[in-house]
Amino acid sequence: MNILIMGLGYVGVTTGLVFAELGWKVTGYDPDRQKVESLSQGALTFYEPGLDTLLDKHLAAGNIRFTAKPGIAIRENRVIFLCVGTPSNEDGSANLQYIRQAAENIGKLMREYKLIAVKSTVPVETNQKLAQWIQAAQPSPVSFDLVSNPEFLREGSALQDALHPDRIIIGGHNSLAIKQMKALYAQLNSPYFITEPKTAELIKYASNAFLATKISYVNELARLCDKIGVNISDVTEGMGMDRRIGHHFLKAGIGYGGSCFPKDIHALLHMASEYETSLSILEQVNQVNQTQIPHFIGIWEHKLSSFFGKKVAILGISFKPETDDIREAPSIAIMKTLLDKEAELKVHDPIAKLPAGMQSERLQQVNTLEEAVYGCDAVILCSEWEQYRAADWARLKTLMSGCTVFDGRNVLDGNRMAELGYFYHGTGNH
Ligand SMILES: NC(=O)c1ccc[n+]([C@@H]2O[C@H](COP(=O)([O-])OP(=O)(O)OC[C@H]3O[C@@H](n4cnc5c(N)ncnc54)[C@H](O)[C@@H]3O)[C@@H](O)[C@H]2O)c1
Ligand SMILES: O=c1ccn([C@@H]2O[C@H](COP(=O)(O)OP(=O)(O)O[C@H]3O[C@H](CO)[C@@H](O)[C@H](O)[C@H]3O)[C@@H](O)[C@H]2O)c(=O)[nH]1
Repeated sequence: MNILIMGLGYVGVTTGLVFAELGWKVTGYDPDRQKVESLSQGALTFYEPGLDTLLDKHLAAGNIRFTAKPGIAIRENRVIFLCVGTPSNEDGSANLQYIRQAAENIGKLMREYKLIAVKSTVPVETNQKLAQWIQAAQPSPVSFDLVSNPEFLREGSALQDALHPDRIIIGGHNSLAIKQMKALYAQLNSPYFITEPKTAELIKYASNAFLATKISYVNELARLCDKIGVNISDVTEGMGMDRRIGHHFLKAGIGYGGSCFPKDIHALLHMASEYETSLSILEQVNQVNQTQIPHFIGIWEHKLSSFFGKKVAILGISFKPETDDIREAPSIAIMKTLLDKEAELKVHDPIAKLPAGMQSERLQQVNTLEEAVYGCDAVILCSEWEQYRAADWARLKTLMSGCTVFDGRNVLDGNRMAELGYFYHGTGNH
């Protein structure tokens, strides 16, 4: 079966390369010509470990190609994966304009049967709407099947996650279409959960919301830990030893960011209100996350007396390590607030770049960790890149003017930092 991937972002490119690796012929379509040109020349348009090698390999073998022309791409491929973005509308609901455009393109241009799988994260009942949009765009009726096949990969480990998924969720009504979907993934040896489309759609939101709930729970608990003088990392280590709880997603910090958790939680809350019900726990999860940064800025400001005129090094711009993605990154909100408070910022990230519009005389991105900390009064660590964990903090101290380190991800060893003479503050470790 030939596969068309519509939407060449983090999910689309990873999915396309994984299917090429599994032996299928893949075409990637995106209306963004620059992306298509770059990918066709073997250059990824974002950073994601391991994908560059696979891109070179499958371009050279002719297993994958990229195009900005939907017509031939839709006609030549029997299976279509929708991987377009579903960003937030102003009211928090999911914006389905790209999904709709893709559906209308498919309807307009298909000439024979298609199996269409939705990987984008979409609200319940979107599969139904998609079917209507496709049918309405068809010049004459042609049959197709639609399945929901949500994606669970994480940025920074996208390739490994997509090659070894914990589960493959397929929501569909037609058993033949489900059989074809299973055939596409057969080599992965992952368990399937087959269900109806709206259940599959909800599983995706419910999973992200549950993970975010764990994080906000721990972050709120960390505030209590600060007050009573115990270390949140010790608390979560002890909690996680209970196999019913586990250690995952219990890291306290400055809050969750990225292109998924914030938008998907807003979309799920909006969905609940549309169905005239409420998800009160999730409202609190969102509330805790939104107050994390003001909460910490208040503490840091108190420790430094004021940010006015202070030189601060910001380490890690991306919303998490091993990605260049800065969508909803806590670092951005932190930088904006500190600029309002008239601090002077030097920013470092191993890969991610500050948006051009944000650079100014008081906010500059530098190339090395040494340049970032040179002459600074304080360091704020916003994402836990290994480079920061492994840095020679004894040497860095000799470059700083002050000796304060705010560790927003609890990655440095507080005792060791204190031995080195730092005034060290993690999150929830008093
Ligand atoms: N990023 C993740 O880690 C992740 C993981 C799981 C699920 N998801 C979900 O997958 C979807 C895609 O996320 P992403 O991060 O890859 O998005 P992205 O913004 O990186 O990429 C989306 C791509 O779709 C393209 N596009 C827009 N309209 C199109 C159209 N009509 N036809 C074809 N392509 C079109 C855009 O040009 C862009 O290249 C979202 O719904 C997201 O919630 C994302
Ligand atoms: O214990 C933890 C774990 C994560 N985070 C933060 O949570 C955010 C999200 O992290 P992560 O889930 O690792 O990254 P994403 O790439 O956003 O992946 C999430 O969102 C994707 C898009 O829907 C899903 O596919 C994934 O399963 C889901 O983990 C980041 O800001 C992390 O710093 C914490 O603060 N504490």
